[in-house]
Amino acid sequence: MDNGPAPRTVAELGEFGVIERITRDRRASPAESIGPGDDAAVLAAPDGRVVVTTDMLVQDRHFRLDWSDPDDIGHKAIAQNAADIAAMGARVTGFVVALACPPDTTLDFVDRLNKGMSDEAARADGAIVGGDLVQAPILVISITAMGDLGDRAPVLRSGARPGDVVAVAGTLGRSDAGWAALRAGRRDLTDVIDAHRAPRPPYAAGITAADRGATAMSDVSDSLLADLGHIATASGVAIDVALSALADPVLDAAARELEADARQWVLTGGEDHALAATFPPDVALPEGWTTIGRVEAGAGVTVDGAAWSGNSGWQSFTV
Ligand SMILES: Nc1ncnc2c1ncn2[C@@H]1O[C@H](COP(=O)(O)OP(=O)(O)OP(=O)(O)O)[C@@H](O)[C@H]1O
Ligand SMILES: Cc1ncc(C[n+]2csc(CCOP(=O)(O)O)c2C)c(N)n1
Ligand SMILES: [Mg+2]
Ligand SMILES: [Mg+2]
Ligand SMILES: [Mg+2]
Repeated sequence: MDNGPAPRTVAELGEFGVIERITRDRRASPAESIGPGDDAAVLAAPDGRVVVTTDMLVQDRHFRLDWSDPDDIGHKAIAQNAADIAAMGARVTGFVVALACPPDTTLDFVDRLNKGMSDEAARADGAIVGGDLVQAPILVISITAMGDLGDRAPVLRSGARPGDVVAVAGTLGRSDAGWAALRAGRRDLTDVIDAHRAPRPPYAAGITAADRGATAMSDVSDSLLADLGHIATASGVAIDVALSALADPVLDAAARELEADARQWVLTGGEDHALAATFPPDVALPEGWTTIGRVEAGAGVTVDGAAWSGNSGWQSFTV
């Protein structure tokens, strides 16, 4: 019997067909868990507490289809959520993925988006256990991540104390540099463009930081200055950052090409999802962490002892 041409778009295959296609490989969920397919998922919460966070990506606000491949968008959507779990000192247990897309979205696009999400979920050691699929005029990906602290205390933004060391794990400023390269049409600057399209946060560093006694932690989503600012405010302390500790030859090379200021990227660029944390002064930093500053008495964030002039990072409602 001839069933006609194979469906090509989300509208042609239909909601339940697409869900079946997305979840086909996801039946195997972690032990004691129920994954996609029922009214809700069930996740084990081994220590009785659940860490939970949500972040969304909106087309033309967080990504552009002419700048990012579908798998990049998937990576980024999962990464920005898993980074918030890591920033609490927790490990990811599961994700639920709510996807809104236009009816003419191709199945190839959905497959590749799904592959990017699955690959990054695997990097974060978590499973995609459910979601939602609806029609919308543009793409919106809203993800909720759940995590487990084991026997650790959560690392809050409020625990930094004067005398603590400030350190980061992961790269800073490369995503902003990549965004600048894309706006300038400089597709050859692949190091920074790749970092913008698909950040790879250092999830394990969040857990090692917690185990080593980190006093406060955050991922860097808006900018180093803005996110350290949140730690400073929540902790009632001042933070001073040493610019010399933030040098990155990849950024310097991109800055030469784009006639830009690498310092601006590193201090005020968002979307790298590096981890920034404070540690007591007598602690040996875990592998992957680099000292970039110090916690002091007072308020606010300074760079080499002075206020940073100019903008301090992304704000959703100003542009
Ligand atoms: N609409 C909302 N309702 C309730 N709480 C919210 C809402 N939006 C944000 N929050 C809470 O406010 C806090 C700060 O949110 P924010 O989104 O800035 O954090 P983030 O996810 O670490 O940063 P980013 O969104 O840049 O990745 C979080 O605890 C978040 O759960
Ligand atoms: C098309 C396009 N325009 C602008 C940007 C830059 N950008 C978007 S969100 C964000 C920080 C986190 O914000 P939020 O708090 O909304 O997650 C930044 C720096 C981009 N990536 N793509
Ligand atoms: Mg958020
Ligand atoms: Mg976030
Ligand atoms: Mg965060």
